[in-house]
Amino acid sequence: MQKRKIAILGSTGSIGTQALEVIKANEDIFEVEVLTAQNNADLLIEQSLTFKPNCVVIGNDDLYDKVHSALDNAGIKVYAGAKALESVVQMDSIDIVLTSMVGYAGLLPTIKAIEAGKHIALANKETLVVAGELITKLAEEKGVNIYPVDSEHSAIFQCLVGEFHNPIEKIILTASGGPFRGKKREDLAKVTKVQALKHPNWVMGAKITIDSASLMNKGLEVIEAKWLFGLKASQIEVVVHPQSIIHSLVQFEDGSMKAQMGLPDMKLPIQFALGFPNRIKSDFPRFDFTKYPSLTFEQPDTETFRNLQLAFEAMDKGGNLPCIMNAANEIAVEAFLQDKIGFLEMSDLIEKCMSKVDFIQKPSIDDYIQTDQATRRLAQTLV
Ligand SMILES: NC(=O)C1=CN([C@@H]2O[C@H](COP(=O)(O)OP(=O)(O)OC[C@H]3O[C@@H](n4cnc5c(N)ncnc54)[C@H](OP(=O)(O)O)[C@@H]3O)[C@@H](O)[C@H]2O)C=CC1
Ligand SMILES: CC(=O)[C@@H](O)[C@H](O)COP(=O)(O)O
Ligand SMILES: [Mn+2]
Repeated sequence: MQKRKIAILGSTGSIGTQALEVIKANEDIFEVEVLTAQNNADLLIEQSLTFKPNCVVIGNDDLYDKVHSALDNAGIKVYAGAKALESVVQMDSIDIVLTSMVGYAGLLPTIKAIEAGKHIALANKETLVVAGELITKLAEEKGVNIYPVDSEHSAIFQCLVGEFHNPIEKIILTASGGPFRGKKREDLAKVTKVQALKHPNWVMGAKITIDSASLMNKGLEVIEAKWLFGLKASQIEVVVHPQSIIHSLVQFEDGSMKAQMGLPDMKLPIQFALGFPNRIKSDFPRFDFTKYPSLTFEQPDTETFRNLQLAFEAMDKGGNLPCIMNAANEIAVEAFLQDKIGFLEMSDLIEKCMSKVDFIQKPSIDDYIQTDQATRRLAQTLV
């Protein structure tokens, strides 16, 4: 069987490095064709010398010379800058593009990859939040599959295998509740980034970890689910499940519910997306019921954690509002991580941007780009 040739966008991050572990353990099935990073030149060089991709991209142009001089002798082509990312994803030799970079930066390379007919293993949820309608339409036109990597969406996808002809009544996305579950607004006023960066169950990049603490991650995932599975808002529920063992559930029209469960470990959803439709034998740690005598569930507190409510509003109104929300959130998270604003001020900033940036009901790709830029400009004045 021919090996699947993978392009990993964001290979130096949490998802990217775990994807390389999966590939290393399955070298008879997968091959690395492209690796990319933004600033971490040292790790990109190390990964490239190990996995010998055809080419790499370093986003930060200033690091081109360093990466080029380290990889030239190994015969690995090196490119730099955001535009290079948009070109390399179109290479004939790529079978699947794993979008594991963080934030809005995922949008344009994903569009280019789909235009070139590449299947997508999608970790970068922001792409579907910003432009879900455009992306899913384009993928359909080009016959491209979008395999979810996000654990909840992978869970739903796994529940749907063999059921694609059966309508979904609703899905239930599970949320850990993050490190501040059970806290009230007065408790949250003074929480620090160090506290917010301690996720109870998952080790992830900084941005998604803050999103989990503020429940924005669940808001982004609600919108991501709408587009991946073609759902209405009324078909998407969120339940807090602090143990993160049940990764999400689907309820069908006969009332039956299917759930996918396992220990919190992203290697499984990454492997499932890259290997679909095959389940590849693994040595990932197995779940033991006796070690988890109670799996618990509760309602999310959207009065305290307003971001989840804001995301439902953005999804309901549609147009460029999710794009506005996403850009404002990226600026808010960055400002919180730089100690420029407090934890609760993140929602204030997002809400202000959502009410002030011009609404567009049917945005084009240029409208999304303009909306993202305009929102970032406004948000910067609020930090
Ligand atoms: N981590 C997880 O378990 C999960 C993550 N996701 C999603 O996957 C995506 C990646 O998350 P995660 O791996 O945690 O993030 P990380 O911050 O750990 O990694 C981000 C990666 O993207 C690169 N990058 C950063 N900025 C840019 C840019 N402007 N252009 C191109 N590349 C860039 C980074 O390069 P460099 O290292 O050089 O800075 C790094 O390789 C996010 O969208 C997240 O929501 C979804 C589910 C689970
Ligand atoms: C691993 C993963 O998919 C993350 O998105 C995770 O779900 C974050 O957990 P919570 O947002 O539920 O805290
Ligand atoms: Mn998730």
